[in-house]
Amino acid sequence: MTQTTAAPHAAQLGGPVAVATDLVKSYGTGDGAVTALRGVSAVFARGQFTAIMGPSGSGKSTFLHCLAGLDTVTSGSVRIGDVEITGLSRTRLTKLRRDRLGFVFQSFNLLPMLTAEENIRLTGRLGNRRADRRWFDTIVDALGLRGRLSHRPSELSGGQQQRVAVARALLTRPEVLFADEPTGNLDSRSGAEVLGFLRTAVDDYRQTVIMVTHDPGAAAHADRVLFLADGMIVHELAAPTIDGVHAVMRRMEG
Ligand SMILES: Nc1ncnc2c1ncn2[C@@H]1O[C@H](COP(=O)(O)OP(=O)(O)OP(=O)(O)O)[C@@H](O)[C@H]1O
Repeated sequence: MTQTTAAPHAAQLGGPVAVATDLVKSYGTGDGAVTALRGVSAVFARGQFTAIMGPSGSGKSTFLHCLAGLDTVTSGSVRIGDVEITGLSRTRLTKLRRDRLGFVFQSFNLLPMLTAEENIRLTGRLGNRRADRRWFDTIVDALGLRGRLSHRPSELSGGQQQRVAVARALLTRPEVLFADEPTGNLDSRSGAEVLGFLRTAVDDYRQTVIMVTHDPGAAAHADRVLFLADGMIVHELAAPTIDGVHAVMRRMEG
């Protein structure tokens, strides 16, 4: 793997919050088997924003899903904080995901019959926690959702719906926020607002974000970019710029 210099604020980063070691993931058996990850290792520090990029089919979503306990691994290990998640029972994994992880997907995954506020509070309520009112107010105001709380998803723009999804994911102050193409369904302005808020969540609230994206502009919001090709990490770029990301992708394609 080639590597550039450390990110500018690396000294302020915390210890590892997620660690993947030698991840291998195969789908199917025999002639039809596909190996999506071929020994992927990576460390994610607390308070760091990482983007994962690579060509279609390179294993980005599989990597994110294995890290987040949404998919099982064939071999290797994933640690979230001090918990090795690869051997956990389904029940304990569900509880860990609910209590300690946040998720934002390309399709906003809001419940259509609930208002924005009810959608944001959903995870807390399912977990039987009382959401911290001040934290709720902080994220609602930072995301510009104050005037939209009583609206249902069908009454919100795509960008507003994704901001509701981000607020919902952050309400439990997750150890890691996983985002899979969070701007894939948004116009560039709405996408930039969501990415700007993810950046704020990292800088101001010390959240940890791991995001899969196809978009060099989105990746440039991150502290570093991991590039996957054919199920392996082939490059890491710190303090990415749009031009820098394009240059790596061109080299990978060439
Ligand atoms: N459930 C599955 N069953 C079989 N093969 C799968 C499954 N999920 C993914 N794969 C295969 O694993 C490989 C990696 O897929 P993955 O979706 O992780 O790639 P990706 O980089 O996220 O792609 P894209 O950018 O197109 O979303 C591909 O060859 C894909 O066809």
